[in-house]
Amino acid sequence: MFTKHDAEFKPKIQASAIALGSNIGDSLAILEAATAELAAIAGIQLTAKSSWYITKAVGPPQPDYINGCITLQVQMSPIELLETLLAIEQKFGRVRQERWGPRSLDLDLLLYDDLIIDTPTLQIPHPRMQERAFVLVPLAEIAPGWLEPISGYVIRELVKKVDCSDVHLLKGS
Ligand SMILES: Nc1ncnc2c1ncn2[C@@H]1O[C@H](COP(=O)(O)OP(=O)(O)OP(=O)(O)O)[C@@H](O)[C@H]1O
Ligand SMILES: Nc1nc2c(c(=O)[nH]1)N=C(CO)CN2
Repeated sequence: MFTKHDAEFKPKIQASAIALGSNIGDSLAILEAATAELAAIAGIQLTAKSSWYITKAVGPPQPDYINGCITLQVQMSPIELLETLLAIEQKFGRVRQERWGPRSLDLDLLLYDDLIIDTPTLQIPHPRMQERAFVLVPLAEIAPGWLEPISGYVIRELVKKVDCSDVHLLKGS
């Protein structure tokens, strides 16, 4: 019998938040297509989509990113959701070169209801989301009241703690 805190736990419907990023290729088209692809998967419902933002790369020097966040209702386990995200990254030509290096598509599983999971292959909440303005700004746009279970702060509070000067709304997105 799985408990709620097992990565294989299959819930009825759980809320999840995903961060999207791209800085290689036609990033806007890739991000829109990846969002549509996710929304079309059985067991996944898109519940909100942020604007797109142009963001200065954090980490090794590389092109600016386009970032955004979406929220989903999912009927799959955290592990299945991660595998789904990794499969879509591959489909959009994600070649795993250097960590934090440039990529055509990055899909990060930020939150899964109030779950806290820490295994070698899956950490939820995403371990670096609290320090990332390129995640917190779009997430605050669509889920300001979501409680991040490790810090105990909601997203609208977390975004006030980081420097957002390198995150700019992509007009018309
Ligand atoms: N919450 C999560 N969301 C996405 N990937 C995760 C998560 N937890 C663990 N992983 C694992 O992290 C591995 C490395 O991911 P990736 O290479 O995309 O890191 P990155 O995006 O460059 O850096 P970061 O993890 O800081 O965003 C993935 O293969 C995946 O198995
Ligand atoms: N601005 C920005 N910087 C990054 C990003 C990203 O999505 N946006 N992703 C990274 C690896 O996950 C590393 N650095």
